[in-house]
Amino acid sequence: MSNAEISEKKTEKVVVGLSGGVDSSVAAALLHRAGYDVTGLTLWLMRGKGQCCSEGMVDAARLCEELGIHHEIVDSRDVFEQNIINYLVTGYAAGATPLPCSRCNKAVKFTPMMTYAREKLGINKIATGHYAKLNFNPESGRYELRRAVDQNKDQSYFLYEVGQEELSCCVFPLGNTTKVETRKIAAEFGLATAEKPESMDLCLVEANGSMKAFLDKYLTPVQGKIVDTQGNILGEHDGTYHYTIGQRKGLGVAAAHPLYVIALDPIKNEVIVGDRTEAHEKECTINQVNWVSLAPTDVPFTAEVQVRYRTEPANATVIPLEGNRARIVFDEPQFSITPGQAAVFYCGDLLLGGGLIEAKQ
Ligand SMILES: Nc1ncnc2c1ncn2[C@@H]1O[C@H](COP(=O)(O)OP(=O)(O)OP(=O)(O)O)[C@@H](O)[C@H]1O
Repeated sequence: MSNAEISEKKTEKVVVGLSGGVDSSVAAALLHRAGYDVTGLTLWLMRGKGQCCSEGMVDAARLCEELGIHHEIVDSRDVFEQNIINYLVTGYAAGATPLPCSRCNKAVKFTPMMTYAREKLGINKIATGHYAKLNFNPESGRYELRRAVDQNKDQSYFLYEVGQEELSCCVFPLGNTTKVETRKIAAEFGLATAEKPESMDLCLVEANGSMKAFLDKYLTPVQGKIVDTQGNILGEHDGTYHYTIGQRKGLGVAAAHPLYVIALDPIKNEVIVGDRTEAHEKECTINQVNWVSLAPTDVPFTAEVQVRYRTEPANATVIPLEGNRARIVFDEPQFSITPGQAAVFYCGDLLLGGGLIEAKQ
């Protein structure tokens, strides 16, 4: 959303999701300066210390004081536990590497924020500091998501699960702003969050020290074998859920050439490793497909498909299947296609839709 667009919407009420970080602070400050009637809303997500815990709430409250706007805190710890903690723990235990952020956006942030804003505050607009662009396409009748101008900060991948109803209420004031500009704007506004360091990791990792430490609170690691595709035993692992597809470091296996995790078998309690070529797949299936800019279709189409947040999208054919599933056939084999991660389809910067990668049958 451009600043010109923001200023057209003066006097409208908007609820801004505030994490206590610089991005949502600037989103709120820009909307406030443009004349919006802004309410800050912080979801209390986790017990403990960190950005999504008490620290974030205090920083968000301070921002609201600085801007002179109303602030609400909603205790969402149970929602987070049910939708994210349980989801991660069961997914890792089953040999997947679940992606928490897109699920959190849908189930913990956007839908609950929209409902709270409407039902408790009588407000129909919500804004966040996500780096993504949003527009309505009158021809297709759909709300379209696009990659942010700042390609390095682009968070559209994590928004593919958000529904059309939620998107119809959303404003993303930072879609056309680079992170460098955001920090500059924060400094111009004199916000205390201007110098706040970038969170480098998942909130759960930040709060627990590491993903391993988080998972070890819920799962009991059972030692097992690291094997190659022929079943040769190469070493020992300390619990399949400590590993992910494509992982090379930390295997503790000496070999003539680099070895990568190519599969996890929690039933046999095995980590299967292979060389880099074996860590490539040409096809995968996905489920829980959510259509964003593209209306639901059963007709195959070509797209650029991104299989991890930080991987380059690759050309592929998406073949929709019954039951909200799809098969993706890549033009070239792709490295580390990982069950539990999202495959998100783009056409240029337009996010068409996406789904969750299933385990190989
Ligand atoms: N606990 C929360 N309560 C309300 N909104 C939140 C919360 N956490 C995140 N958000 C919203 O989601 C956006 C994206 O959050 P995320 O943590 O992915 O990114 P970020 O770049 O670290 O953002 P920020 O700098 O605002 O913390 C935030 O800018 C904010 O608007």
